[in-house]
Amino acid sequence: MVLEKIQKANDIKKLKPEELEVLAQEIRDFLIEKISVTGGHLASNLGVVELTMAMHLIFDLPEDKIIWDVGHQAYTHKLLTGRKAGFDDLRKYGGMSGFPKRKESDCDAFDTGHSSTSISAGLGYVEAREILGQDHKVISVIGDGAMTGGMAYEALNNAAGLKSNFIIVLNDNNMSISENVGGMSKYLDGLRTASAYTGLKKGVEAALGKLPYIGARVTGHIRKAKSGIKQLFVPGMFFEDMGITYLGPVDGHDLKALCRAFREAEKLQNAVLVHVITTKGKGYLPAEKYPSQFHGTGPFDIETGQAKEKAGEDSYTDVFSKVIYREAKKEPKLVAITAAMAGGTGLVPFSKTYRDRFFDVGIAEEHAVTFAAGLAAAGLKPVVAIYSSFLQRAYDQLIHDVCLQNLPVVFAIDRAGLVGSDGETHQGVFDLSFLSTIPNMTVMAPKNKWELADMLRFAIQYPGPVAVRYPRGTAYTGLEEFRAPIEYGKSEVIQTGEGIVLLSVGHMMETALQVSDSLRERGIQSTLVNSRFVKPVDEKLLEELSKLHTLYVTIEENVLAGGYGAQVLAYVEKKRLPVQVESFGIPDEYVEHGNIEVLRKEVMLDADTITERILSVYQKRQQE
Ligand SMILES: Cc1ncc(C[n+]2csc(CCOP(=O)(O)OP(=O)(O)O)c2C)c(N)n1
Ligand SMILES: CC(=O)[C@@H](O)[C@H](O)COP(=O)(O)O
Ligand SMILES: [Mg+2]
Repeated sequence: MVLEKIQKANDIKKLKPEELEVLAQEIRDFLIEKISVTGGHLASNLGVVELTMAMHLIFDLPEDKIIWDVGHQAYTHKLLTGRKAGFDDLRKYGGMSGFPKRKESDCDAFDTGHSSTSISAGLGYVEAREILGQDHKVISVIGDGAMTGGMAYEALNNAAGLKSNFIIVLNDNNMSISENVGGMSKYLDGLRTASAYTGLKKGVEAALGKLPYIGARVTGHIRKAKSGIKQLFVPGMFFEDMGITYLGPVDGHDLKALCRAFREAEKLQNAVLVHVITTKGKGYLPAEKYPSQFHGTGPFDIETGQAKEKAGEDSYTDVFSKVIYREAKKEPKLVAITAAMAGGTGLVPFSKTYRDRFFDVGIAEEHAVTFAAGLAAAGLKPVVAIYSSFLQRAYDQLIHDVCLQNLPVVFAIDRAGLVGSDGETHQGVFDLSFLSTIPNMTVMAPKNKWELADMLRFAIQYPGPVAVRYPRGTAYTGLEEFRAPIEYGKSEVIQTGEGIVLLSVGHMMETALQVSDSLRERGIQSTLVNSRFVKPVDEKLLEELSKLHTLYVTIEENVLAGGYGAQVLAYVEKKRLPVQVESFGIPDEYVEHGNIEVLRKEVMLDADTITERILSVYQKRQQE
């Protein structure tokens, strides 16, 4: 096997030319086989096999720096830098990350996971190289989807004046996770069409030129006409006019053409964009046919492409999807916004039925939030469906554009809490903290599937900014009988006891119930509260409970700093309530990839660890 010859970076350069084609095929076979077992980002990776090989042939790693945008497409890069064995444990706890990680390899120049950062980071490397008197190459690889993100333009604007080499590879497969959107996507379409036109034209001219007598005259006319058409299709004018050299389009599956383009690009003393056309899912028919489905996939059957894990009960996303769809029927002013995550957030059914009220703004979370503020200011009821970690991008927009004006925007925050295999960059564990600090913001978290539906309906009617946060995965169906109407700022008491109060936030109710059962087995009947609101905290209830309890235990899947527990503690201290507060949440560190249950144990947010710690604190307190 040719792939066996690749043990470390630059080994690819030792291969014979005829081995390279074999290598590309072996890489594809390897990725399909491994990802069919572990799951992962298949389609994007299949599309960049030749592109990655070409970069590894032309550039020297780790001296030269390749920065992958989002980083979900760096699997071939991992293979070519000696990490083949890591694919058995891809995205598992303690195993290889699905994204570039500097701590994993010196060939990973920059950690990524969130979109549209690669040009900024690359430019940082370029300027540092000049200041430090180094002479390596810097290559940022950005997808057409990632090119919808504002940061990419801020960086291009900045890179335009460069007087030294900086290579930006635009990997254009005409797809984001779902279909790409917007003006840049259309513009890139134009560039592709222009090149098709040029190719076609050459063929026609050659054929006409061979005609006896009239051939030369006809081709002359066509050439004149072409100059008119050229006004419409001058390749790369957007970039060229900015001062960034445009090279392309290049066939991203033609290794020789790619190598030629990179050799040209590295000669220039300015920023140069190499426009590479690839096919998402290349070489695996199901992925080519359904690139969105195979963008991020679970284990699947290679023969059929069918998922191995059967669709089970409703996820929280499914619940959101159904509620928003139904509410839109009743409320004509309801509009929905996604930042390139229609599938992941459950907005596809809405988008099909309520086309005029659906907006996919591209990977542009900052814009999505201010756009929603504008819609709300004009009298509509916007619902922004967004992943917790991606909302981090739009913090000033939340404060300055939504909350300062107290505008009625609903934030449906999906993937809140630990998300699992995507790891550090995607864990949604900051939202409770960053949202709770903003005046006018209301923050809710449902304990189960029915409460999510009730909270969403409550939020849609609410006249100010409101966030409902819920996790990835199957919605909890326990505690169906606890369905008292949502009252603003009021928590819900699930069971009463004395001594200890368990104050649970949202989906941590399942864990809190297990803790409560374990305490009961040890003779302690605790009170169990579903917080429902993280902002405002139910202060009245906290006061009341202090009469019969001495220990408040808060449980949340959010960082401890600034979260629900911190707010409960602040109130207890402010009012000098005679209770001790023990808070359970994510410690002050980044949580890596892996199975969610395993991760909970690692961060000591599992029922056993919580119970043991409560018992030790409580017994100590009783002895005092
Ligand atoms: C800030 C942010 N928002 C959303 C995402 C989710 N996301 C990951 S990849 C992707 C599409 C990227 O498309 P493109 O850059 O064209 O890469 P391709 O998968 O097509 O190769 C999206 C929306 C993200 N990673 N970061
Ligand atoms: C790379 C990226 O950001 C997305 O593809 C993300 O992995 C999607 O996560 P979900 O699988 O939770 O939708
Ligand atoms: Mg793309």
